[in-house]
Amino acid sequence: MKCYPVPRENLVLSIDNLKDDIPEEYLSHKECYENVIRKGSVLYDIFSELSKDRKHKAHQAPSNAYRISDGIMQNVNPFLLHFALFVPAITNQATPEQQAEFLKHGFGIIGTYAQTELGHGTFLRGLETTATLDLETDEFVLNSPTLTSYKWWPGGLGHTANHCVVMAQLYVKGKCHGPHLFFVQIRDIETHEPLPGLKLGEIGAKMGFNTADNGFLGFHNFRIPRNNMLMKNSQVLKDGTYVESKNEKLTYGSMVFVRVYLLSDMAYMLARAATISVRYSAVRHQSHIKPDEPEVQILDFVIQQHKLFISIATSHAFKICGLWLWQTYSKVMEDIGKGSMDRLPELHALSCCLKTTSTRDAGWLIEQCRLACGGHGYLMSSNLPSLYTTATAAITYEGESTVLLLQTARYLIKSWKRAMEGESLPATVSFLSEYFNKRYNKWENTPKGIVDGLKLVVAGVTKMCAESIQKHVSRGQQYEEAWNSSSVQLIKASEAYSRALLCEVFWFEVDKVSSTLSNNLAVVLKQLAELYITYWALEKRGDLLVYTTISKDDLDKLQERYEELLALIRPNAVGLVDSFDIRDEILCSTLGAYDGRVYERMMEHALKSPLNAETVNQSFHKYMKPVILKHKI
Ligand SMILES: CC(C)(COP(=O)(O)OP(=O)(O)OC[C@H]1O[C@@H](n2cnc3c(N)ncnc32)[C@H](O)[C@@H]1OP(=O)(O)O)[C@@H](O)C(=O)NCCC(=O)NCCSC(=O)CCCC(=O)O
Ligand SMILES: Cc1cc2nc3c(=O)[nH]c(=O)nc-3n(C[C@H](O)[C@H](O)[C@H](O)COP(=O)(O)OP(=O)(O)OC[C@H]3O[C@@H](n4cnc5c(N)ncnc54)[C@H](O)[C@@H]3O)c2cc1C
Repeated sequence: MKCYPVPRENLVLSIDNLKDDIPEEYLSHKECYENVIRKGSVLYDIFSELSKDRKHKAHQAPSNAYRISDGIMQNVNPFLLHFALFVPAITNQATPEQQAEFLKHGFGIIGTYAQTELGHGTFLRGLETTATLDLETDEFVLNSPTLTSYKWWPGGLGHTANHCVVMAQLYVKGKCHGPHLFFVQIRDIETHEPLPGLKLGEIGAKMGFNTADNGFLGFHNFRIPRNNMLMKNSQVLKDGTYVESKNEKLTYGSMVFVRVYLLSDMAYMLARAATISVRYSAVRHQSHIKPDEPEVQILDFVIQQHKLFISIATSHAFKICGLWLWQTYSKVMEDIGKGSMDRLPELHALSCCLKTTSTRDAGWLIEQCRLACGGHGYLMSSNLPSLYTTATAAITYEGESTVLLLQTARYLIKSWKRAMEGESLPATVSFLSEYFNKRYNKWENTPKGIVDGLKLVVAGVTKMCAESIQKHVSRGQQYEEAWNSSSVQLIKASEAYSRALLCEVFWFEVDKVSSTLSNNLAVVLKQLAELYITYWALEKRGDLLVYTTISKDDLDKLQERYEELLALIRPNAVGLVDSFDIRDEILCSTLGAYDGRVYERMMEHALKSPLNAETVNQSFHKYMKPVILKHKI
C-alpha cells in the first residue's frame, strides 16, 4: 500500500493479507465474513498506526479510511461502526473523564452502537432494554425483559465488536427516565467469548451489507459500573439523584452526526457509480445515430446523457450541500457547548430531510447507472450491484426515510404557524413568512428563479398541510390523528423542502466560489449546477404549475435549455468523472477502470469464477448424466 507510510514491521499481520485469491462474490456467507476480518484487521492496525500521527485524532480512523476500505472490501467493513458511531457516541455523549477512561485502550477495543431492538427501531421511547440502578453496589443492571427487547441490527455486533454503546431505559428508584446511553463490554478481550449474562449472535443473511456482521444481543441481569452511563448531558449520582439534561434530545446527538455525514458519503457513492457508467458508455459502441456512419459510443445518445449526467451533477450537489450542512452542524454544536439550544430543532429538521433525500436519490441514481450499462451492469464485477445494495441500506438505517421526513414536516408546520403569528424565522425557512405576507416574485426562467419557485412550492404545500390538519381537527379528530390523516401531503412538503434546499445551496455556493476558480472550471461547475436545477424543475413541473406563475412557454424553454446543457457537458463528461479522482483499486469495476480495457477485464474476471477451474463439473456425472442417458435414443 504505497499511499500509506506505515512501516511494515510496525504491523502485526502481513500486508499480503489484504489480497484476495478468490473474488468475494464467490465465497459463502461465513467465508465472506472471515475474509473481510482478515483484510479488515490489517486495515485496523494501519489506522491505529496512523492515529499515532498527531494529524489524526486518536481512536478515529484517518478521514480517507473508509475509502481505502472500499477498495479492499467490495462489501462492508465490519469495523465500520467502531469509527462511524461507537467512538463519536462516546466523544459526543461522555464527560471528558469518561472519554479518557473508555477510550484509553485506543484501538485495543472494537465497538458498535446498539440501539435498535427486534420490536423497535424508529420509536425510541418504546425501547424495552432496561438499565436499573442498584444503589447498594453502585451498578446498573441491564435486562432484556422480552424477545422484542433484544438488540437487533447493530453492525459488527454479531462477532466483531467486544464493546458497545447501548441505549436502554434508565430506571432509578423505581422511576423511568427514558432512553439513555451506556458503555458496555460484551466480549472477553483475550478469548472473545461473550461475557456471562449475554446472549449474542448474528442476525443472518441480508440483501446487501452481508459482511457488516449485524447482530443481536440480550441481557440477563448484566451488571456494569454506574459510571458507565454516558453522563455528559444527564447524570445519575451515587446517591441515586438524577440530574436532567438541558435538552433530552441531546441523547440522540450521535444520530444527527451520522445523518449529516451521510450526505458526503452518498456524494462519494454516486461519484463511483457515475465514474463506472460514464467511462463504460464512452468505451461501449452500439447502434448507429446516422445509418451510414459507424456505430457510436453509447454516451452520444442524448437519452444516455440524460440518464447519467444527473448523477455527476447530484454528486457535486451532495458534496457541496454536505459541506454546508457540516458547517451548520459545527456551529450548532459550538452554540450547544455555550449553552444555547436555539438552533437544535432547525439542525434536526435539515439533517432529517437531507439525509433522506440524499440516500433515496443515491439509491435510484446508482440503479439508473447500473441499468445504463445494459447487461454488463448486472455483473457483480461491474461493482454497481454492490454499490446499490450498500447505498440503499442507508435509506433505512440511521432513521427510516418516511419517519425522518415527517420530523422535518413537523418543523415546517411549526414554522408556518410562527409565520402566521408574525414571528421571525431562521433563514432556512424565512420564505414561509414571505409567502404568508404575499411577498414573492413572478416566475423567472433562471436558476435563481427556479430556486425561488421551488420554495414557493414548499410554502404552498406546507400551507395546504396546515389547512388539512385544521380541517380534520374541526371534524372531530385529535391533533395527532389529524396529523396521520394528512401525512401523505406532509411527506410531500418535506420532500419539496429538501429539493429546494439542495438546489439553493448548490447554486449559491457554486456562484460564490466561481470567482475564485479558473474561468473554464467555473463555467463547467455552473453548467452542472444549472443542469441539476433545471432537471428538477422539469421533474416537478406539475407542482410549479400549481404553485407558481410558470407558463407552458417557460417549461418549453427550460426543456430546450436542459438539452443544450446535456450537449455542453458531453465533451467534458469523461473528464468530469476522471476529476472525481477515484483510483481503480477503489472503483473495483471491470467496466469503469481508467484504461478502458472493459472487455479484457471482464474476461479475466470471468476466468476467476470457481466454475471455470474444471472443464466438466462433478454435478454432471452425479445428476445430469443419468437423466440425459435415460432420454438418449
Ligand atoms: C423518530 C424520532 C425522531 C422520534 O423521537 P421521539 O422521541 O418519539 O420524538 P417526537 O415525540 O417525535 O418528537 C419530540 C421532539 O423532539 C425532537 N427531536 C427528535 N429527535 C431529535 C434530535 N435528534 N435532535 C433534536 N430534536 C429532536 C422532535 O423534532 C420533536 O420536537 P418538537 O416537539 O416538534 O419541538 C426518534 O425516535 C428517532 O430518531 N428515530 C430513528 C432511530 C434511528 O435513527 N436509529 C438509528 C440507529 S443506528 C443506525 O442505524 C446505524 C447504521 C450505521 C451503519 O450501519 O453504517
Ligand atoms: C443495514 C442496516 C444497518 C443497521 N445498523 C444499525 C446499527 O448499527 N445500530 C442500530 O442500533 N440500528 C441499526 N439499524 C437499524 C435501523 O436504524 C432501523 O432499522 C431503522 O431506524 C428503521 O427502524 P425500524 O426497522 O424499526 O422500521 P419501522 O419503524 O418498523 O418501519 C416500518 C414501516 O413503518 C413506518 N413507520 C414507522 N413509524 C412511523 C410513523 N411514526 N409514521 C409513519 N410511518 C411510520 C415506516 O415508514 C416504515 O414504512 C440498521 C439497519 C439496517 C437495515
